Amino acid sequence: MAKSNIGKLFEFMSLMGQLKRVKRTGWVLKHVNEPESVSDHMYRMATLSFLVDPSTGLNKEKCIKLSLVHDMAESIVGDLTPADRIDKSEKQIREEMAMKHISDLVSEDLGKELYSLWEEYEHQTTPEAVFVKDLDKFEMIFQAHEYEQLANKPGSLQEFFDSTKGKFKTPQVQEWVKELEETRAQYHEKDTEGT
Ligand SMILES: Nc1nc2c(ncn2[C@H]2C[C@H](O)[C@@H](COP(=O)(O)O)O2)c(=O)[nH]1
Ligand SMILES: [Mn+2]
Repeated sequence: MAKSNIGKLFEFMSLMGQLKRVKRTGWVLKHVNEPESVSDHMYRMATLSFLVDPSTGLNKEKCIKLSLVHDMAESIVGDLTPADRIDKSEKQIREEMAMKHISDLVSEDLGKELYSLWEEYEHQTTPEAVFVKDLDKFEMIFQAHEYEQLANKPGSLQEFFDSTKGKFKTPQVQEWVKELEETRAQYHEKDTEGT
């Protein structure tokens, strides 16, 4: 018997709940205390989207939607990291299948919207997608800085800064990165003075 609509909607709602339980693997691998979830990460990206500079002409609402959809497939696939050594095409196939499943759980129109938002981000086909990919990396290094402070281990998450160095494409986020690196350096200096 075909799944009832309410059964499919509840499966969608449960998968969105799963995002609250999928821990971000990058932090788990570094033994961070109480690592954030995928939904924590996407939530902050969505709030950072409100800060988009209006002079860029970027569609803020689109950036918020892209932030909230870009890792939605991880509710099924999990959070794969560069360390997992799964090639990009395999990761893309797994996430594509997951997004097709998720899109099928909701109305045709909403399913098309969710899937096309995911494709837009995945293939970087709009300036909003490029900006949100910058937010993806920036949110990660900002979180790394916060974890270093919380654990009082300055520099312990340097690899997240190294792996994203030079990869930011939008001037607004490039400026944020520069300010964050200066703030982090001051924090290091204070720490070494205190030792
Ligand atoms: N240990 C590391 N993990 C990293 C690095 N760069 C990304 N990551 C992690 C962070 C997430 O858990 C995952 C991918 O995140 P997405 O938001 O792109 O799905 O990979 C790194 O340099 N070191
Ligand atoms: Mn992400």
